[in-house]
Amino acid sequence: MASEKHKQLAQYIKEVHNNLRKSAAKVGPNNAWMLHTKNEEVLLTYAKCMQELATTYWEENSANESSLASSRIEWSVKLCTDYFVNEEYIKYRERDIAISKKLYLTLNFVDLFQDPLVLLDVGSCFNPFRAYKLFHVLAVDLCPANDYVKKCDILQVNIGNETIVHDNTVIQLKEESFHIITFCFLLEYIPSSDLRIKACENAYKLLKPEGILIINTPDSKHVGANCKLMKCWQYTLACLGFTRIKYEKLTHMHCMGFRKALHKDVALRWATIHRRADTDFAIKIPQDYIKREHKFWQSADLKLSSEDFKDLPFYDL
Ligand SMILES: C[S@@+](CC[C@H](N)C(=O)[O-])C[C@H]1O[C@@H](n2cnc3c(N)ncnc32)[C@H](O)[C@@H]1O
Repeated sequence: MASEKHKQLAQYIKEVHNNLRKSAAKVGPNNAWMLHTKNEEVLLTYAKCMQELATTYWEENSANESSLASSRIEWSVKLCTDYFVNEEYIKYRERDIAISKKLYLTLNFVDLFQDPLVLLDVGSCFNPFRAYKLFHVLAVDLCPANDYVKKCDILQVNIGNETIVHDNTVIQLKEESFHIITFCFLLEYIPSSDLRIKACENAYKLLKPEGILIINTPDSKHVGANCKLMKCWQYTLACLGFTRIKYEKLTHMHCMGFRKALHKDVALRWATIHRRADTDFAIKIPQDYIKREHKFWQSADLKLSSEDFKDLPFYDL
């Protein structure tokens, strides 16, 4: 049973998400985003609420298998351990090489996996990966909740030949310099599919070849409920040059690992083969369909219910 304080924090988070979506519907996603990123008071209150919610209330329930507290972070750490430390990447590399041969692609790569693994945590809020010695973490957020996190908007950041941080603000990020990029509960915050795609495009530029992008997104429904949307995510990421290496639906979220293929065409080949008539180039979330007519909204297996996201701070349908 949630306490009053827990409910208040969750309510504030929901309101910020809701207001941003309303603003995007009114003035367009790009304008809404610009206005939102300038609203420092709201961003700071959000950061404090989110930190308290995640570190106090979600942690309290971390013994529960289905809790949000540690599962999103632990899932990511396990994936990185399997992929880098237990060298699962080798089997994906071999697969990429085999497909490249079929496509007559020339590959140019060097083995870049050495300790420490450099992890960019985007939308980090309070730096939940700091506890893990496996990583050298650069934690960034629109509005950091503490000094372990640098200020940066992944949608507007410069990408160049070196990383420049000044006064706890990221001025530029170095291209192809990260082994891992995490989007933990990030994409659904961003108010449109195009902007979410832009965040993924920037992740592609920042990752080393064979690096991984980890995406967690909340959803309390059963695995099939939003599977058409998730197929579109996979297709869209494949068009950008990523191949999916792991997918799991946990009780309250989808967890996904994508690998930056050795050549964009390798991932694109998957997208071309697996595209179906209802597969869109889009990264949409159920909230995008509220009060709108659309084929997804009308389809029997994608109906939204007010029970979606019930136990999450994103429950605002
Ligand atoms: C729901 S919180 C998730 C916090 C943390 N990753 C976790 O899993 O507990 C989403 C965070 O993403 C940040 N964020 C949203 N859009 C962003 C962007 N374009 N660039 C950087 N951070 C962003 C927000 O400020 C917020 O702190």
